[in-house]
Amino acid sequence: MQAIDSPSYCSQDSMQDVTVSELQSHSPPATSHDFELETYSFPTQRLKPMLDNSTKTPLVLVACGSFSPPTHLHTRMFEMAADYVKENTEYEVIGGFLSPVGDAYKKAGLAPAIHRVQMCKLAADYDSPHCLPGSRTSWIAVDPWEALHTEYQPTAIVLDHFDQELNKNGGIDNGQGDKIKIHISLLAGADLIQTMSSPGVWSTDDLEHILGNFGVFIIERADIDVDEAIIALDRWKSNIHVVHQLISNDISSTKIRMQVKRDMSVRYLISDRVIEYINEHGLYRS
Ligand SMILES: Nc1ncnc2c1ncn2[C@@H]1O[C@H](COP(=O)(O)OP(=O)(O)OP(=O)(O)O)[C@@H](O)[C@H]1O
Ligand SMILES: O=C(O)c1ccc[n+]([C@@H]2O[C@H](COP(=O)([O-])O)[C@@H](O)[C@H]2O)c1
Repeated sequence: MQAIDSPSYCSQDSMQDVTVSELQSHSPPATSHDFELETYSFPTQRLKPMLDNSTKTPLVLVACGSFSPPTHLHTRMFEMAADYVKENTEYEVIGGFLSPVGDAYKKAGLAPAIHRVQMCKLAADYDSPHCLPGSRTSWIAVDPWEALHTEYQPTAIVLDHFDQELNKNGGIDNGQGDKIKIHISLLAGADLIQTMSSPGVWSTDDLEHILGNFGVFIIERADIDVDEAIIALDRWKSNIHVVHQLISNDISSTKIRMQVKRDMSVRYLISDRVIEYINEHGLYRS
């Protein structure tokens, strides 16, 4: 770990607030003051402060999931979506958030939320030595709000939370001194959109809210026919953007957990810092 002599490693305007204690030890304090809703504040530090192009609509991408552990594809999803947005839409991406699901989401094999939030921060380069003032080397932020709740937060509620936080002061400067409302969209893999057509998984009202008001950027995923997966969602098709993986990556957190359990290498599949964290905390071994 490199020497740190200021209270906040990347405290400059474009950076996330990472405390020295967080960096010196990756261990999340179990009864942490840092992991309580009472001390929560919405992480705005990695958002663009102003639109580059005042004719565009500002867009924030929100990826909901377990991230147990976060893989390179989870961070790469944002880059793929941003390329798609630039080429195919009238939006301008001004930020992206990973929102790890809370512990009430009882999926087998998941690490506790406090660890998943820490691993997402490491995956998003919160302690990167390249985190220079004013640079935007990583624009992906981690919002622990969803993970901090003991009750399950449906995705529609999570997206409402982002909408509220991002637009409570009118949105973003459009570059001409006026505030403009930020549009929020869900960012997800094709397996998630497939579940939206499976009866009983999502409430009809929530689907209407998510697909009708926010929309979704879907990353193509191996073995899933996206076109088929969205047939039943046809009435929202103008809000469903399919992003093809031009360089495909079939990684999944399940595969990573299995490799770790077998004591096999996961290097170059997930961030080295996440690997260190997994080893330090003995995650996914049993
Ligand atoms: N290889 C991939 N291709 C496309 N989308 C992906 C890929 N890996 C993850 N995603 C997407 O990332 C989001 C969050 O992922 P999640 O935490 O569920 O990862 P996962 O690898 O699918 O996890 P698990 O193996 O535990 O089910 C989901 O929308 C998921 O579809
Ligand atoms: O809100 C819902 O009804 C809903 C239904 C199914 C899945 N989700 C969300 O989708 C994500 C699925 O993550 P995962 O790891 O199970 O693929 C997770 O963030 C869930 O909260 C949400």
